[in-house]
Amino acid sequence: MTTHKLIILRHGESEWNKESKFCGWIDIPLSDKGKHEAMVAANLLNKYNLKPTLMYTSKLTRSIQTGNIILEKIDRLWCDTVKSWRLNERHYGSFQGVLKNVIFNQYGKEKFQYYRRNFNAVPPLAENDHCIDERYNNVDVPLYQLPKGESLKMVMNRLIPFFQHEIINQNLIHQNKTVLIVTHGSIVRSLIKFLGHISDDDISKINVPTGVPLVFELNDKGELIKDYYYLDEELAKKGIEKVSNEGIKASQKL
Ligand SMILES: O=C(O)[C@@H](CO)OP(=O)(O)O
Repeated sequence: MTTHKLIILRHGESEWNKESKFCGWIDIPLSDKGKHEAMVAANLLNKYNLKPTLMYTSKLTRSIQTGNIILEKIDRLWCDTVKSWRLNERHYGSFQGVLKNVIFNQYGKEKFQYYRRNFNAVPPLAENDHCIDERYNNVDVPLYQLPKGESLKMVMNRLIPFFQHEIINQNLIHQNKTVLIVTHGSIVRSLIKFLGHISDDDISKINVPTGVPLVFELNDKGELIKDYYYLDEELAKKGIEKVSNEGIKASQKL
């Protein structure tokens, strides 16, 4: 039986990760540190001889930039690429653009964590659709069906059928492509939950660092044959801690 390696990556640090603002579907570019993280990720792919032949990104600049930096650095700019809104970050509704510590202070620690990490928590919906622009004109759903605020459960509903059918079955397994997915924190958490059969409660404890590649080894049925792993566990550990503390430390200093 063949082992299919799927490489998944959260984009490098964005300008709003740096400022600790909720970002969601707002199109914010990488910070300088984020660009550097993408280079480090590329070096890790080289080190472990991982050679993507197909890259997926979201429709958002921070994921596309990260992917392009990686492909250039590993001399594979020729790689086929697909951009899909289904790989966009969770839509954070009216929290988008607001500092995390402002929401923390408004709702308190428990509710803040609930909104960030509970599987079913839907943030207050966005009142306008200012992050929807022409990039979404020809997507596979009418514009009015695009989200205005999502729980992780809603993210999985728009993501998993596409992931399973197109990425796993068609490309990774039937065409035996080496797939790199460059996407966002909530998408990586959704894929960890789906592939690892993680419960709704347990997924709330999982955070994903920026810019550290994860590898999932799957069999011909698309099942995990061992636990997923980060290509640099130490780096991942530091990044995970940073993400889990976002909004909290700054608020406690206020
Ligand atoms: O702002 C966001 O869109 C996400 C990811 O950066 O934040 P969080 O980790 O709080 O879900």
